[in-house]
Parts: sequence; C-alpha cells; structure tokens
Amino acid sequence: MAQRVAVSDGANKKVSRVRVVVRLRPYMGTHDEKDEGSCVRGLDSKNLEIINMRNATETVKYSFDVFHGEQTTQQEVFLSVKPILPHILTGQNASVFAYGPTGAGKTHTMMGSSNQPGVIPRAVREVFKMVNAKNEVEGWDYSISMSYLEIYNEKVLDLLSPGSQDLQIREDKDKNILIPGLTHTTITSFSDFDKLFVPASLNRTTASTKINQRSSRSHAVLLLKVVRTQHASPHRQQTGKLYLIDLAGSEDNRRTGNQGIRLKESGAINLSLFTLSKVVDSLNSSTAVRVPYRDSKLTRLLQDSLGGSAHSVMITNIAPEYKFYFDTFGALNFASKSKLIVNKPFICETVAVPALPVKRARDGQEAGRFGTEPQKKRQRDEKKTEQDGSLISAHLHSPSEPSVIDRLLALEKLVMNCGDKDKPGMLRDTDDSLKEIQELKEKQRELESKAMLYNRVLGERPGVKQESAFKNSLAPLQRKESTASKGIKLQAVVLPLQVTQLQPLQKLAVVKKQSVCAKKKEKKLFDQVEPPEGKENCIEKGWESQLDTSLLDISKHKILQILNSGSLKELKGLQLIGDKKAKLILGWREIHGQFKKLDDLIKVEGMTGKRYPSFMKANILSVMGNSF
Ligand SMILES: Nc1ncnc2c1ncn2[C@@H]1O[C@H](COP(=O)(O)OP(=O)(O)OP(=O)(O)O)[C@@H](O)[C@H]1O
Repeated sequence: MAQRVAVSDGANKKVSRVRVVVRLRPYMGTHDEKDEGSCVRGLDSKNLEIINMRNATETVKYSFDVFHGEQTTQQEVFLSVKPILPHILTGQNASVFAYGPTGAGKTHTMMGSSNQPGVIPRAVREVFKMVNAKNEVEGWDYSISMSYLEIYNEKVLDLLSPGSQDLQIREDKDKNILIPGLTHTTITSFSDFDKLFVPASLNRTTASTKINQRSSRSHAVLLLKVVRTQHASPHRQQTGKLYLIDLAGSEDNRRTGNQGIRLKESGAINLSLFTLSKVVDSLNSSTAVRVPYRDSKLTRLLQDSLGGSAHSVMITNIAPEYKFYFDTFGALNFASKSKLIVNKPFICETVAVPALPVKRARDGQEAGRFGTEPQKKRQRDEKKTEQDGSLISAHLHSPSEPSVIDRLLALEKLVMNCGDKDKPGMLRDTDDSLKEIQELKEKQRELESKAMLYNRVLGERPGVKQESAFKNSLAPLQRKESTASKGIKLQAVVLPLQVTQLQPLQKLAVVKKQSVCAKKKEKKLFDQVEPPEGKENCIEKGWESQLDTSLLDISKHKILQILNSGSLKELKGLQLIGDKKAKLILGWREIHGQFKKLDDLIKVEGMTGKRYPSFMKANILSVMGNSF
C-alpha cells in the first residue's frame, strides 16, 4: 500500500514555500484606447512597481521570487519552473499554476504556441529527458502517464475523453487527491504526449470576450504521473505527480461585456478563484480552523498542491495597461499572500511484498487506484480524512492579512455606519449639524489613527513596500495624459484611508460649507420640506413633488454631470460627499465608466440606499439654491 514518507533534511523535516513568479505581458495598444501607457513596470529580476492610484507621484513596490518583464522569452519563464521538476522522479508532488486576470497571458505562458511552446510542453520534454538520463544509471524502472482535464462551470471534464460526464474528486486516506474514472494514458516519449495534448487542448472550452478573442472559459489541468519501481528488493515504488494548471482568468463583467452563458461561466470562474483566495488566506492565518478546499472543485483538486504535499510555483500573469489596473493590483496582492504559504512535501512510496513479482506501473494499475476502489471504503476514507468540519468566515482576506482595499473599505463602511447611526437629523438645523460634524470629526480622528497603525503594519509586511516613486534610478513611472478624456481631470483614485492620512482633517467635513446666502436659501427650502421627527421616509418621497419639475430635472442633470466629469474638488463640493466618498466615486468611474442615472450612485461603496435619499435631497436643494 502507498504510504507517505516524510522528506527529511538531516534532523529537520523539509518544508517548501510556494515560489511566486510574476510575468508582465508586453504592452498592447489595443487595450489602451486612451493611450495612457503602462501602469506597471519591472525594476530588476525580482522587483516591480505599480503606480499608486491614490497618489500618482508614488508607486507601490513588490518583491517576488522572480519577476519576468515584457521581453522575457518562454524558455526563461520555463527556467524559473524547472527546479521543481526533479522532485516528481522521487515520489514527490509538484505543481505549476498560472494565475491572473483575463487576457494577461496565462495560456500563452502555460500552453504557448507551436513556435513558442509554453511551460507545459517544455516541462514534459524535460521530465522525459531526466527519466532517460536516470534509466541508464540507476536501478529503477520509470513509467510516465498523463491525464488532462478541465473544470468548466464547476464540472470536472476529461479532455482525453471528450463527452464524458462530470467526474468526482476524491481523497484517499493518505490525503492523495484522486479522480475515479479519469483517463490515464501511459506515454513513452514526448511525441506520444504531443499527439494527445494538442488535439485534447482543442477540446477545452474557449470563447471570444471583449477582452480576449480566445478566452479560456475553464481551468485546464494537465497531470503527469511518474511511477518508479526499484529493480532490487525491497522493490520500493514511488509515485510523483506534476500538475500543470492554466487557470481561467478573473473577470470584471462590466469590461468583458459578458452576457448569458459567458456570464454564467464567468460567475463559476470568479467563484472558484474567490475560493482559491480564501484558501490562501486560511493557509496564511494562524486562527483559521478550516481551509475551505471543498468549496470549489478547483481548490479541492489543488488541495495537495497548496499548503499540501507539493513543491509549487505560481506564475502570476499581469498586464501593463491601465484598463487592467485594479485586476493587476489584486493579482499582485494575491501573489504576495501566496508567497507565504508553506507546503510540506512527502514521498509517496509503496514497498512491494518481496515474494510477489515487481509491480510495474501500467494503465491497469491506474485503474485500480482511480477506478475500482470500493465506494463504501472511499466514503469512509473521505469521512476520516475530512479536515474541515466547521465554518470559517467568508471574508476574502484573513484577519492577519486582510487586503489593503478590504481593510480600507471596511473602515470606510464603519465611518458610514457611524454617520447613519449618529446623525439622523443632520440637515435639520445648522447648529445640530455642526455639533454632529464635530462628533464625526472626532470619530474620524480615531479611525485615522487606527488607519495609520494599519498602514504601518502594511509597511512592515514582507513583499509589499511603499516608497516614493523616485527612489530608483529609472525615470519615474507616470501616467500619460489620456487622449480620450481630455475634459476630465485625471485624479488619483481611492483607497481612502491612506489619503485621509495625507489630507488635513478639515477637508473631510461631511457637510460642505456653503456661502451664507446659499445656506439661507437652502434652509428656507428645508423648512418647507423637512419631515417631522421620525417621518423622514414618507416625506422623502413627497418633497420632490413640491418643487418645480423642470428645475428638478435641471438640478438632477447637473448633479449627474458632476458625478461623471467632476474633479475630486468638484465632487467634494457636493453635499454629503467628503474626501473619501469623492475618491470612491472616482474609483467607481475608473472601473465602470459613466453613471447612467443618479440611482447608480447606490452602487458606489459606502453610498447605501438608506443614505441616497438624503444625498439627493441635500444636493438638489443645494444646486437649486445656488442657481437662484
Ligand atoms: N508574453 C507574451 N508575448 C506575446 N504575446 C502575449 C504574451 N502574453 C500574452 N500574449 C498574447 O495576449 C493575448 C492574451 O493572452 P492569453 O490568451 O494567454 O491570456 P489569458 O490570461 O490566458 O486570458 P484568459 O484568462 O481570457 O484565457 C494572446 O493573444 C496572447 O498571444
């Protein structure tokens, strides 16, 4: 029976950190309608920097095991993967997976093309090369087999047997992940592999989206299994597995233009990548009681590659164009977290009973392992090896390492909630409002000191450094002026906390000061429409009807104009829009484009439906007041 033998290094058990490689795709003009240039660039073979949207004069720097710039060849990328391959010849597992936004170059990296083969064909060729070299000198027989599957809409489909049904993912009592019924074909040369791989890749589900003409709609997994058997007694047998995975890209469907089936596919892709992110968070968290591997087929399959038994390399593919800024930023943060995962590799070894003939790896044996295990036993094993009984928070990031954006937005929400709770009659009376503003400022100060602490902690995180953009010898990375949006002043976008640190507190006032004259007029209008205590909701509907409809329309149009093309300062000129919210609006605009109607504002983080009526009332009255 196969058993786990710990990989030892003298007295110490060996652990293996996930190696993180980042590859930047060459700049493509077709993805840069505004001709803004690149938002990210390499500094050296390990470091890169991305522009800081909060402050365009700064960049955020990241450090990884390897950084591959735009000119990197396929062979150079392969060389950063090659060191983990020898492990599979000694009964250990290894995995390489390409992660990143749609269109960033994952398939190019993993599959490549006939004249620029990617990591998968190069790795398989290398494995054959190593096996052939070893066959001649060592007393072991080697056998290599391959399987190829895709996870499409949370279904596991056999690419070597198209038309097959959704396959189940199982775990044996040694925590090996198995897929009963999956085709395992013995291959004896690279050309055997090539003959199967190329047509099977065409079985993979791809489709054209706005971002990528040939976008992978599934996660593709090539599994190469190397079984080696000792000639002499005790006829040890070791099985090493190599997973080569081309993940589907994370997608923002407002940009991909996905609808119908594409949207459904995208939902499944994003969900599994979200689960992958949760798994990484749990592995990094000292407090998580359960690693949610079972929440998606992808993570279930990767269970013995992530935080498990494998030597892993994660290739994070990123794109340089501003259009991908938030995807790139997210991918880099994910890559940074993944760097901290430690795997515990072991050797999967069987010792044959001496009286029996030497067991040779063959297809039949695979079938025994993957296809004929009695179901009851399998269920028992599953139950026994179930590691994750309890629920864990569905947060994307662990308490010990939440993402910058999440932390900032959570704090932003906190500010909003304080606001909602503490100032029900904010517009009722100027004195009351001032008092409430004062209270809010106090709260803001408190939050800012917490934020400062957060940012200090962030500064200390390995791999993520924030420094001035000008500390390197390269010319500063700066955004080119957009040729498409000349009318719109370019603003550094969002991530409110850090910005509030830099801004004087006065600028964060929730209610913007107005001219005395305008304020008087507004107060007059408020006096007419203000509801009695506790009846705000019913009056919120009625107050508009008391105003001239054409004036009302003009005011709404003006507000919409400000939302769509206003600078940070102009946005902050709106009622109930402080510095943070103005930046959130700019950020939303950056990602989603124009607000089609005022109601869209509810979609902006922190602008809840509950606050929206107050915002509308205050601004319409203010705009009207200003135009009197
Ligand atoms: N390093 C590179 N050099 C040249 N072209 C590249 C490179 N990386 C990607 N490309 C090109 O960019 C386009 C998108 O790449 P690719 O299909 O590999 O992206 P992807 O990340 O796999 O996208 P998806 O997640 O949508 O499948 C392709 O036309 C590809 O040939």
